[in-house]
Amino acid sequence: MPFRPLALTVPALSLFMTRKPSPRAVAPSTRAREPRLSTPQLAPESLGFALDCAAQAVGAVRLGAALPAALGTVFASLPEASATASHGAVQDIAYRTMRRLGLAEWLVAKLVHKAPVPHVAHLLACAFALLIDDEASAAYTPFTVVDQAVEAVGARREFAFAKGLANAVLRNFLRERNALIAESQRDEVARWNYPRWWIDAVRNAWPDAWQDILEAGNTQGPLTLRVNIRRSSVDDYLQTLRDRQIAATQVGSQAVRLAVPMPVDRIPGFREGVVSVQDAGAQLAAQSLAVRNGMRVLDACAAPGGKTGHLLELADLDLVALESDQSRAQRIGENLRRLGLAADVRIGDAGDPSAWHDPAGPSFDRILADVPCSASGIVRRHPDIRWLRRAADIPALVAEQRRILAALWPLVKPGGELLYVTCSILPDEGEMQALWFGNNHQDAVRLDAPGQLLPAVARAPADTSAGSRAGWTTGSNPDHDGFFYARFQKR
Ligand SMILES: C[S@@+](CC[C@H](N)C(=O)[O-])C[C@H]1O[C@@H](n2cnc3c(N)ncnc32)[C@H](O)[C@@H]1O
Repeated sequence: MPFRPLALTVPALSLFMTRKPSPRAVAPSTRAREPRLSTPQLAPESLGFALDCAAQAVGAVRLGAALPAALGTVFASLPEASATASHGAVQDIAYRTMRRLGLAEWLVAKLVHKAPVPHVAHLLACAFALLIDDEASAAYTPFTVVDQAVEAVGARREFAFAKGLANAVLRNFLRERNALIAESQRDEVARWNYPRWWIDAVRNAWPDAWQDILEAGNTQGPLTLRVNIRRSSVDDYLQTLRDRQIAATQVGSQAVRLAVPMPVDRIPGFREGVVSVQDAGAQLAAQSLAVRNGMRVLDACAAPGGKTGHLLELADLDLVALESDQSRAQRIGENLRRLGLAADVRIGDAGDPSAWHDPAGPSFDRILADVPCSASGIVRRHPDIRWLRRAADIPALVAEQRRILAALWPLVKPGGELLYVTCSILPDEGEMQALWFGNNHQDAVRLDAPGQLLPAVARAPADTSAGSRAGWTTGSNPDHDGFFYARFQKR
């Protein structure tokens, strides 16, 4: 049967339509408010229940919340037993939907004549995210997804009348799947599952590799551990894993990638501080600083303390861990306690040292400036970031990074070093910042550093005549998230 836009066959649709359709504008306005929802009549262990919860989280992201916080709110609203029963499935669907949201929303706009109310649109998007996978890799059979999504729509009394619509839309998709997917590929947002500005920014920055980079951001990053060399060696830890039939590979001097991800509480030695979870690219930060016993070190943007812990594993340091966000700062202490390590944790603004640093006191041998950034390098682990960021955020972040760098540099001892780090793949936050810093600080000598790491096969742009090539060493490695590293020594 040929595909037809649904409105031709389901006239009752207009009952719950709120606005004009547009294939590119199906996401509800971020200023819109989700109306209070009734309680759904669904079993907590059912796929329908998980779809409903995931749809709430997706809706919150579309209103500007980070996905982990949105999921936290959804789980907190459930009875404990329901939260436990549905936890894994809800997380899986919500994260999967973030990685497929461009296409899923394109399908909602294409197949529903007028944009549905937000919760129903998000439920359909979550169902499409599950249906898009080809059957071999799909988590559920198409029949189950359609059945349960329809149940979920009908389970809240205010949307019950839309059950027929949901059923028809999802079945239309299954009938016309190949043609619809083929058509969607002409729309870049649906094709790549990123906002248009993001696609343009990556294409402009990496004209030879942008597709690989976008593709890599739609995969799940590997689960990589950092072996605490105070407690074990990589070889001994790999043996521990082999003894427990856990397949793993060494992917860095202290980095071990598990073949199959597992919850942290099941990772051997995690609770005892023998290993931490940390991307292999992120592990290069502490290693690049070449710390030695007795050094005074500032970790200037420290929470949750991943790199703080690594620095302290490598040497006995007098370490100040600074963080502007009080609640995030608590996580530094939690992480260090697990590792059996300690730092002087301070709350403050790295851009205003007068509030937390005594100018008459000792300055620092090493400063790690792991500054706030777009996080465009870690989208495979945080797939919601792309839908939360706006193009206008980038210049604001660039200005903030410069403010922090300029304020920290006077705290570096002569002969000491500062490492600038972002988890970004955008040159404005990477090499352009390093060039700006070098040009504006005559007492700064640029040293070797990993430069721009990309989570996919890539080359540096052909023309880097804007400045020194030092540090412009583009690495590419599926074991790395996207990072930028530049290291400066004070004369
Ligand atoms: C990229 S994260 C740091 C990750 C951390 N280094 C790690 O490895 O676990 C950046 C951190 O900087 C904090 N931050 C943002 N602006 C800051 C500022 N002006 N001063 C100090 N910390 C800041 C953020 O709250 C965030 O926790």
